[in-house]
Amino acid sequence: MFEQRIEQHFIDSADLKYQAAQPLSKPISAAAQAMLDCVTNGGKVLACGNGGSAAYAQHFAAEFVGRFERERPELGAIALTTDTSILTAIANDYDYKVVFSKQVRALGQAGDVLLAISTSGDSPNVMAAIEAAHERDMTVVALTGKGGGKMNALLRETDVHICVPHERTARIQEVHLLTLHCICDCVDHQLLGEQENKA
Ligand SMILES: O=C(CO)[C@@H](O)[C@H](O)[C@H](O)[C@H](O)COP(=O)(O)O
Ligand SMILES: [Zn+2]
Repeated sequence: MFEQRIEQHFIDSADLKYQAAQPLSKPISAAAQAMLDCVTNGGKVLACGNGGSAAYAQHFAAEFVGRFERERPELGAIALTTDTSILTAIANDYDYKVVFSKQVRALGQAGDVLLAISTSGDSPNVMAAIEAAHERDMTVVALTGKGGGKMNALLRETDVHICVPHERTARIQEVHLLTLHCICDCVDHQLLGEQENKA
């Protein structure tokens, strides 16, 4: 019944991944290097986003703090999307726009990295988090799509912008997840060396 629609989703997702592999490999590599520099100097990654991107912030933090594919020392990462008391208090007492930026000001230190995830590049609370990260002398790794939206104007030369060349939210998110797994793999590879071939 739905088979044709479903097959089209698979084809469209695979097509975008083929097209984006070459242009995104450079910024993804730069993001991995920025995070390596951060964690090897005792820093941490603060991650934020809304909806599906909030889930990705948590997914990424789990792979840094826990593990990705191989055993390695724990790496510092905190998703700013998980503490409902903090989120509800800030949204209730101030504005939803500042739910992440206040946490960045509270927890962020020079040398830390902000992982800012927004498919549109326009979410006000993620934009405010980027401004707060700059105040704290943090590097920003931004994952966006749709041309990068308003975040283009906020990001600095020293930041890393990974902008998925597509307009559809679901497709962009699919590449964002692949991107996060690439970053984890590059970090593990740098820390642990070549993976042993398993028979
Ligand atoms: O996962 C999805 C849609 O696929 C949604 O939950 C989506 O993440 C939400 O609508 C977000 O609020 C969109 O925000 P953004 O990606 O534009 O920053
Ligand atoms: Zn989704």
